[in-house]
Parts: sequence; C-alpha cells; structure tokens
Amino acid sequence: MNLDLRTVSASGYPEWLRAVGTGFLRSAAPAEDEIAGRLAHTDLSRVRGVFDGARCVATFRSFAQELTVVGGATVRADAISAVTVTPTHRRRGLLGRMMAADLAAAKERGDVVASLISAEYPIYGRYGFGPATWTTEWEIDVTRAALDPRRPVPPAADGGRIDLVDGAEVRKLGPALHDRLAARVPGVISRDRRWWELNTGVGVPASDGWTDPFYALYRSADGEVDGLAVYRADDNWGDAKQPLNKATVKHLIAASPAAERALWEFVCSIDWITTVRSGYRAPDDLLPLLLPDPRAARIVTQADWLWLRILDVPRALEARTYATEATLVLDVQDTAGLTAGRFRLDASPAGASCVPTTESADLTLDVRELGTTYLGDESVLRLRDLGRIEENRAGAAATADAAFRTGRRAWCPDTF
Ligand SMILES: CC(=O)SCCNC(=O)CCNC(=O)[C@H](O)C(C)(C)COP(=O)(O)OP(=O)(O)OC[C@H]1O[C@@H](n2cnc3c(N)ncnc32)[C@H](O)[C@@H]1OP(=O)(O)O
Repeated sequence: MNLDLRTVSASGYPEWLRAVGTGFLRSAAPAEDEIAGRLAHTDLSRVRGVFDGARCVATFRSFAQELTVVGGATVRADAISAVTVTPTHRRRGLLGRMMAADLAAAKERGDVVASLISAEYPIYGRYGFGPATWTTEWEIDVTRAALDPRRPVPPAADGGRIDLVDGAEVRKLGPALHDRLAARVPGVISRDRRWWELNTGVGVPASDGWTDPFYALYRSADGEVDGLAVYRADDNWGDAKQPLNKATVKHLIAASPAAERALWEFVCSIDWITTVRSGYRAPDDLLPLLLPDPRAARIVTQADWLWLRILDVPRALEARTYATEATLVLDVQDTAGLTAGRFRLDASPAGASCVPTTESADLTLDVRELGTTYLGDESVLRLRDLGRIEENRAGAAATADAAFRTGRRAWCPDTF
C-alpha cells in the first residue's frame, strides 16, 4: 500500500479537514464556512497529510508561536496541532513519519522549541517532548466560601473598577493586556488577531453554535486595563425556587495581582451564581486561597498541559533567566539527533551563556527531561529521584533545582 506523506494543497484541504474530524471522532463533514475560515488563516506549507489514494488518513499541522520563558523573553516555537491518524491506519508509524518531517523543518527554520497540548500522556515523550506546565481546574461552592453576601462589587478599596463590555471592546483592548501578561508569566503563548476574533464570536462556524459570553474588564485607579474575565452562566433553579446557577470561566487574565483578585471576587459575587467553574488555571492560582474558606474550591482537573520539545539547547537555555548563579555541565541525550550534546551552562539572574563543551558532565538527561524542567515547573531533584536525570556530580541536581525553579508556577492559559 502506497501511503504518501505530503504537504496539503488548497484543493486537498477539505479532505484533510474531514480527516481531522474523523481522527477526533467527529463524523459530520466540515461545513463550507468552516473550511473557508480555516483555509484563509492557514499556512499550507506547514499542513501535512498522509494519503491512501485520494483519502487522507493522517493529519498534522504546525504554526509559528511565541512562548514566554522565565524572565519574560520569548522564544519561537513550532506549535503542533491537529495530529490524527484514522483508526484504519493506526500503529503503522504514520505519526512518527509526520513528526520527523515537521521537527526537521522546524530545526531547519531555526525554531527554538516545539510545543503542543497532548491529547493523551503516552504519545509524545518518544519524540523528545516533556510536560512543561500543568493545569488545575476548580469548582467553587460559592455558598461555602464564607464570602460576605452584603459586600458591594469589589474592588472599591483600591480605586479600580469593573465594567461589563462587548466583544468589540475586548478585541480592541485585549491584545495589549495579553502582551503584559506574556511579559511576566512563563508558559504564556502568543494570541494572534484571529484568536481574539474567534474568542469573541467573529468568524466562528455556524455549526459551533456560538453564544456571547459575559466580558468583565478591570481598570485600575489610573484607568489602565489590567484584567479581563470571560464567563458564561447557565440557568438552573431548584424546586423550592432557589437560584442554583453555575458560572463557567472561559478566560481570566490579569496584568496585576490586584486585578486578578478583583476579578475572581467579582465572579464569585454574582447574584444567583452558587457554583463557579474556574477553567484551566496554573496549579498555584490565587483563586482557592483568596476565598475566606478555600475548602469551598474542589479540584476537578489536575493534569499536564503544555508539552515542550527543545530543538536548540544553547538558544533555549540562553533565552531564560535563573533564580541563582550556577555553573552546570549538561549532557543532553537526543536519539533523534536534533540537539544532542554536552553543554556548559553559566546561569545567573541576569541571563546565561550556554556553549558546547568537553568538560565532564554534572547531569545527564534526555531532551524530554530538559523540556520538562525548562520553564522551572518541575523539580530536578524529583526527576533525579525518579531515575530520569542522572546526577554525575554530587550536589548538581540541587544546584540545578535552585537555578531553574520559579517562585510562581508557569502557566499556559490557552489550548491549540
Ligand atoms: C497535539 C495534538 O494534536 S494531540 C492529538 C493526538 N491525536 C489523538 O489523540 C487522536 C486519536 N489518536 C490518533 O489519531 C493516533 O492514535 C495517534 C495520532 C495518537 C498515533 O498515531 P499512530 O500513527 O498510530 O502512531 P505511530 O504508529 O506513529 O506510533 C508510534 C509509537 O507511538 C505509540 N503510540 C501512538 N499513539 C499512542 C497512544 N495514544 N498511546 C500510547 N502509545 C501510542 C505506538 O504504539 C508506537 O510505539 P512504538 O514506537 O513503541 O511502536
């Protein structure tokens, strides 16, 4: 059987998109408006498919993304999405072929990392990816949170204000707010204009059944837009005529802790709302602890989120800053041969230099583990104790841990 791996042409795109749906267990063919909308915003040179005759049986797409690293700089990521293999063609190495082609092209282009959100944990480690951020979702029983029901809309105390606005206002003001979030939170990924459009109902395929959410903007005392909460509410009444409505937060981003606290307090203060679903947050989000009774917040999801594959060790490690000064020789194993080698890292809070070396290694690790520790979210000591990082010099794991970790955890607010 001839299984032809190739980039997809505009005329082959509808068939490719149909195959994506099949892989994600959606039997309905994509509608015309969905095909046209996606095609207009897709770089076809980065859309790959495997064709069995005329039928597309495997799909893979990547696009350019900026990823914030520790210290606030960004690196260019090869963002991978729409990975599917039709069930009739699974486990014949099609994903392996598509991945090898895409990562080789990314390396050639000079991308520093590849990124993805993994559908299932066991899929991507074999290609050098490791989970670099985690996520937590809470469900809050507002009636148990010990919030004072008489309090006015926060946050009168700091002079800021909250306004409900429409999608057009969010498209205008959201990008600059997001830039400020990206400058301070490692793990944040870029959002282009289309992201803001699709997330405010513009260009959404009719079959998706868009309904407007509520958009709450927080402005600081000096009028700066410091936060945005996007939420929807359901309509649920108890038999005794009590409101039992649930608010589900779709997005909540803030450029200051004051804005973040104010928006959570706001969402937890809306009359009729007795339950708040937080959406996917950093595991150390302010949310549970800002409630007078944090036990009102129950964790409903805790899982790996953004996976990273380092493509260029020196550029990746030089792009970020470190909590302490440290000198470490890292022996990075990479069976795909994309960035293997021994590197001397001279790290400091101001930046780092990372160069190939022949000095003896302090730590030996697979590129997977480097991806997992890159944003400071996983402990080098823990990975050593799991047997995944080899400590060649006593104390090196503790030194690396102190340098790589961050005070607040990395967070990727988006999926792709
Ligand atoms: C970033 C994203 O888009 S995430 C979305 C990923 N897609 C899905 O989850 C949709 C449903 N699943 C699928 O379409 C397919 O199962 C895929 C794409 C995950 C895998 O495609 P395949 O072509 O079957 O993978 P391939 O044959 O190249 O497998 C390579 C190796 O990975 C393993 N593998 C592949 N998928 C899985 C899985 N879901 N769980 C565990 N192991 C897996 C294979 O067993 C094989 O192992 P081996 O090298 O030890 O023999």
